[in-house]
Amino acid sequence: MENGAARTAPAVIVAIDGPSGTGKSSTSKAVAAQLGLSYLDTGAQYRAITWWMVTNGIDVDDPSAIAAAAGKPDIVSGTDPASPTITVDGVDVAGPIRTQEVTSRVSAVSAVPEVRTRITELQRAIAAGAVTGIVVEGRDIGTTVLPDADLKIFLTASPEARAARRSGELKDADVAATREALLKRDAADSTRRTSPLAKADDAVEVDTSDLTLQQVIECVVTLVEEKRAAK
Ligand SMILES: Nc1ncnc2c1ncn2[C@@H]1O[C@H](COP(=O)(O)OP(=O)(O)O)[C@@H](O)[C@H]1O
Ligand SMILES: Nc1ccn([C@H]2C[C@H](O)[C@@H](COP(=O)(O)OP(=O)(O)O)O2)c(=O)n1
Repeated sequence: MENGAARTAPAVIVAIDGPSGTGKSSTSKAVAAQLGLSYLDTGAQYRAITWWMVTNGIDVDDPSAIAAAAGKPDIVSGTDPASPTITVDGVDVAGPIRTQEVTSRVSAVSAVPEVRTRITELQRAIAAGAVTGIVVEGRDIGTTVLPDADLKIFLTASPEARAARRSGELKDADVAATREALLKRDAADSTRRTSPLAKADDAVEVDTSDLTLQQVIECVVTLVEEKRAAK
């Protein structure tokens, strides 16, 4: 160390993948906040481009129409874990991207290769600009977006646990219907040709079915700290 300057921790890149309801967003936000890292919700980006397609009357069952429009919307993500934001062409879409209308169409839109190329470029640019490091959560972060991440986590949980968590968020939601919708989206996301939902070979798998959110956060914080210490 020169001139007694304080040693700054090297930037650390953390990839957290897994299916819906396994705890990716809650865990990633808390870990990033605790460790002073940025946070990126890549599902919100795919939801945002889906919202734009629906709002602009693009037929989401027509991959060529989606591909032709994929470059049009300007999607901007705010990466402060205390208050993540998402805008499309300057409009705050944090609420509209969570509607059932968007949720039911996001797998079709995000399967289109032109959409993935566009969003993957955005994700890599955001990660490269994160000064202290970043926690990026999604489906293909460890396998495709950031294959050189310092730490890769793959969260899993039983369909029952995931459906119960999701129904708890949606007022009056039917657990059985929520479970079926989750499994349908998992199947679509896992079987698409371009960068499907998958565990990277070098990812640490954590089954969260019987863990509290706090236990999952502690587990991931410990793993990140170990990686940071070894850098
Ligand atoms: N280990 C856990 N135990 C119980 N509930 C959890 C756990 N992890 C997350 N949750 C809750 O489950 C819901 C879905 O979590 P979320 O982080 O949004 O999952 P994902 O991003 O993987 O879809 C949230 O309401 C969250 O508070
Ligand atoms: N890296 C990613 C992240 C999300 N997606 C797609 C597939 C997912 O079903 C949707 C929505 O993701 P999101 O993480 O918001 O979904 P949940 O919050 O888990 O319900 O986006 C993707 O294809 N690749």
